[in-house]
Amino acid sequence: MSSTTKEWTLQAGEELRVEVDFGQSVELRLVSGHAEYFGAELGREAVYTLSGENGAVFSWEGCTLAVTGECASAYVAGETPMASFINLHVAAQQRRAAAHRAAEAGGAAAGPRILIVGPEDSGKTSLARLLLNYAVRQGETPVFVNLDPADGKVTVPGTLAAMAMTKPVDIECGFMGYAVPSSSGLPDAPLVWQFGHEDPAANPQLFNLLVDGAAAAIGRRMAADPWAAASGVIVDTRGTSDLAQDKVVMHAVDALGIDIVVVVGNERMFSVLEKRMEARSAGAGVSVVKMPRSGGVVDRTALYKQQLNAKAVKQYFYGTPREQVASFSAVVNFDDIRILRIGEDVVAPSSTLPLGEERKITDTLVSAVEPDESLVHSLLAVTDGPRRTDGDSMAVDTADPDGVIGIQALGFVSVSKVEMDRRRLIIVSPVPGRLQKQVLLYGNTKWVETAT
Ligand SMILES: Nc1ncnc2c1ncn2[C@@H]1O[C@H](COP(=O)(O)OP(=O)(O)OP(=O)(O)O)[C@@H](O)[C@H]1O
Repeated sequence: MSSTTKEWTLQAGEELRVEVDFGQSVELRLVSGHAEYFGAELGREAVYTLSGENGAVFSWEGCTLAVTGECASAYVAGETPMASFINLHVAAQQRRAAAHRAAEAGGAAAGPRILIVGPEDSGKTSLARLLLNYAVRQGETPVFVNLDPADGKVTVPGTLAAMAMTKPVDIECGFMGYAVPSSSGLPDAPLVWQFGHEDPAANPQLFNLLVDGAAAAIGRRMAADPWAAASGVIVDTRGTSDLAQDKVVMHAVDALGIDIVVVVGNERMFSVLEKRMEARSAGAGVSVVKMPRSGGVVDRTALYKQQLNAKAVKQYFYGTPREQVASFSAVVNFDDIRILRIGEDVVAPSSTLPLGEERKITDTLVSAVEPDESLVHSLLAVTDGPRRTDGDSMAVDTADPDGVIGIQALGFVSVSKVEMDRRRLIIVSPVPGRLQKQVLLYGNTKWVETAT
């Protein structure tokens, strides 16, 4: 089937907004001029393939683009919030320059630590991506922290991640470009924690503990690398509509030493947050700034987000069409592994508890999961947690004797089959080799592998 190619000319300060459905793919090529995709520069004549994606190619100076294939929508917009975004970047860059100078003079290198909040689909991730790309293009190595477990931005949904950015975010596969599982051990491989839910409100106590773990890991990296410390941190969060009730954002601000909170696209949320910051003595030094929501940001349906997550998990296991990853099927005996769950399976969100009632310790209770059919399609985090010695009982008591809370996920496996009669699991793993006496962390997120 022949695909049509259309050329688009962008004037300085314009962007081409494209929506490409799942199952469709569109090729994007920069013919002349300069252009960027969420801050990552397009190479001249390089071909970028987009599928199941909404985004914008922006040009500061004007350019010509060739688009081949079927877009669900494509249009040029002249009104963008890029001037506000670049001002924020310039302010952050000035802070970085000062921090580098301080580090050279033997002082502490404290770069900007920015946390981005806002309603769902307000453009938080896009802004984080843009700021990170601009920083990287100027030679910085900021740390990106993903505190939005709703999507599989970095590995799979249900996780939190921290990664040192040493190259721009990949135009075709986003942050996932850093997460090739077999590259674990490389300096820019992300640190990932299994949270196991898509909403922090499902277990805020555990979420906050994981944020503490991420903060400690970042602190270690920054202590060892003053350049990274001066480059700072950019944190993306889960979309929220009610910051006044939120139990995790303020914790993250404190734990990660945030000094700039950016509220995207919501005046009310901005004013609530400003008041909350003013009310805390520890809030001294935290500035709250607001950024407009871009007119290009797309409101995505729940179904669309499900498809996006399915695409992300598939990419985790099999890579992208450009960079394929081999995944392996393996047999694992029940007795050779230990699957642990942190927190109760079904936990009502705090907001549904009677007024004044606090969540209970069960939120951080560690229990063994006895494999059964319900494990099919589960995404289990492989950890290097303590291995089971022969004769161990599967029973685990409640006080986290194995120290699995806050343990990093080395990678993920997907359960494709449970054979109860043979007491074994069939799993798909992006890393070859046997799982031997290893602790796996259970998560509520499921992935059904499909042919497409
Ligand atoms: N200027 C733009 N033009 C076209 N699409 C855009 C633009 N900015 C963002 N988008 C798209 O809009 C969608 C929502 O943006 P984004 O993911 O940044 O929002 P978010 O607030 O992080 O969402 P969530 O709350 O779900 O995490 C994404 O598909 C993104 O690629």
